Amino acid sequence: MLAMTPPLTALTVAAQAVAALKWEVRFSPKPGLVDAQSTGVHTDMDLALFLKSAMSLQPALTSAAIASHEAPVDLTLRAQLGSIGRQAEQAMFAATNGVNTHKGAIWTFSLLIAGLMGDEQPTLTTVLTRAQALAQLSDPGLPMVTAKSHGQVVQQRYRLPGAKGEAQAGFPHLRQALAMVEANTGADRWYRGLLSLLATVDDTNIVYRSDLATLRAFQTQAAQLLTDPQPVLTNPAYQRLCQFAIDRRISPGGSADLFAATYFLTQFGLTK
Ligand SMILES: CC(C)(COP(=O)(O)OP(=O)(O)OC[C@H]1O[C@@H](n2cnc3c(N)ncnc32)[C@H](O)[C@@H]1O)[C@@H](O)C(=O)NCCC(=O)NCCS
Ligand SMILES: Nc1ncnc2c1ncn2[C@@H]1O[C@H](COP(=O)(O)OP(=O)(O)OP(=O)(O)O)[C@@H](O)[C@H]1O
Repeated sequence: MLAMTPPLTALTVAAQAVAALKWEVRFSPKPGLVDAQSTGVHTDMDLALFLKSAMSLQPALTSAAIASHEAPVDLTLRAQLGSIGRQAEQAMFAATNGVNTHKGAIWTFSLLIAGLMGDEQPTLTTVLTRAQALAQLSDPGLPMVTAKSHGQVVQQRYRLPGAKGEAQAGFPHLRQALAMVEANTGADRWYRGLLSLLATVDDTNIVYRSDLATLRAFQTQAAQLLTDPQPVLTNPAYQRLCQFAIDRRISPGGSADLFAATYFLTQFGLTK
């Protein structure tokens, strides 16, 4: 149940989303990803670019919140969110000079914001169910694009459902990460939340940059770390996981988006 008594405002929700994206990129160290200590496996982006990108999303995310405020889940809302999502992508590319920093995050956060704005007292279940229902609708305004996205290439080659599949399934990995954060204490709970995502998300970003075997090897190492009771940050196996990501050019961008989303939902007291 929501901790705050006043109804959520579009501005607050969008500001919290941007804050969550900034929190995620600053969270360090993370395997292969851009953070406050390194640019991970990336050469065309850094912390400053991610912060700029996150801020560029605020107007579109506010529009997504306004459009979905107590609105029914239907094709009208889906079309509005699709159009706003494309505006958000344009704002992101303008802010980053054409670098893809938050494409997956725009998708995930738009849907979660639409879920949150559905009623005055959202619960985790109402938020995720509404987000899922919207993700299952086809966007009536989707432009004809002939070039395949990286996610679509992976989807075709390996049958991995990617960002779309995660949302259409009701964000099961996000739910699992929230439960992991809830079950742990101190800073370690966020590392364990992150690891729960790294261990289970079939991240198309990883597979596109390498292959399925690399994804599976990475997931296995992350899962093994979760079975170890010692704090993640000081566990040498975590440093090995970060090194493995560098050696194999692994960038778990989908997990990063879901990690930011996990933090976002906890800011509204939505953990179960
Ligand atoms: C749904 C999206 C992300 C499609 O992604 P697609 O799978 O085609 O691949 P693409 O290469 O464009 O994006 C991949 C990104 O998704 C994220 N991702 C990858 N795997 C996963 C996963 N398993 N779970 C969650 N996110 C993931 C990563 O950030 C990755 O970089 C998006 O491009 C899209 O359709 N945008 C439209 C905007 C829209 O409709 N917005 C309104 C929301 S209702
Ligand atoms: N800290 C981070 N938070 C969120 N996403 C991150 C982070 N660090 C890296 N990424 C991910 O890196 C992805 C970009 O990786 P990559 O360069 O492979 O992107 P691409 O657009 O798929 O490919 P290319 O740049 O080669 O066209 C972003 O979409 C993003 O998901």
